[in-house]
Amino acid sequence: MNQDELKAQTGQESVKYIKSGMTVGLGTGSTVRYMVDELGKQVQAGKLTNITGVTTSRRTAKQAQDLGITIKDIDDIDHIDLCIDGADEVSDDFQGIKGGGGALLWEKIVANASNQIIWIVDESKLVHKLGKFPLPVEVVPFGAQLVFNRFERKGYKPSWRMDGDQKFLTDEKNYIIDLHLGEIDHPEKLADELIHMVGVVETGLFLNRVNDVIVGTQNGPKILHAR
Ligand SMILES: O=C(CO)[C@H](O)[C@H](O)COP(=O)(O)O
Repeated sequence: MNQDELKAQTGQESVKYIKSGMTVGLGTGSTVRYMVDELGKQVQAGKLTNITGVTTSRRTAKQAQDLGITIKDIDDIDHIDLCIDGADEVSDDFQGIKGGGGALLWEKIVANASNQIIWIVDESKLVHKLGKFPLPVEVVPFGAQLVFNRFERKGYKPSWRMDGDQKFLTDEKNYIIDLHLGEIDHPEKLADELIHMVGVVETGLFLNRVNDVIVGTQNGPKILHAR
């Protein structure tokens, strides 16, 4: 199976954890796309009823609505039963980097409101330590170059997330700076440092959050219980 087939496998498998009546956080990315497609099929077939989706990006909202899944604004719900999202890296101790698709801020807000979180990844995303994947940091545009320069001085090897020849804009119209750290020895310390820098809105470090990870492998989907 190629990587795309592994993504499809894990995305489809994750829908088994959705039960009728649930409010479900719908993540963002190519793996989640398969999950939302499968959820849409089951909703259309009447196998899953009374499903409400809360999405982590405008992209996912459009896909879900086109498939006939009811979508509510996060401010109109009081909790999310289950959030299913992708990840860019998952370490041995179940810490994660997310935001490769640029949706980290809404993803973290939706995750925060969720009773249970499942990440769906293909096996290439499992790492010993986080950091090979560039760490996305969402920053407000005003003074963003100053934040970038500060990252540079700290040796964090920043690069601007681009969309063609323009800076990439998130759903909140912010920029993303990717930090090429190599290996992150102390993710909690780093998350704390970054979030306290003026101009930083959110980081792609998702720490102590995920309950289960569904991994697409050549031998079929494997579930890893984190907490
Ligand atoms: O965090 C994300 C988007 O902001 C995605 O979940 C992450 O980038 C994984 O994406 P994919 O399933 O396409 O590999």
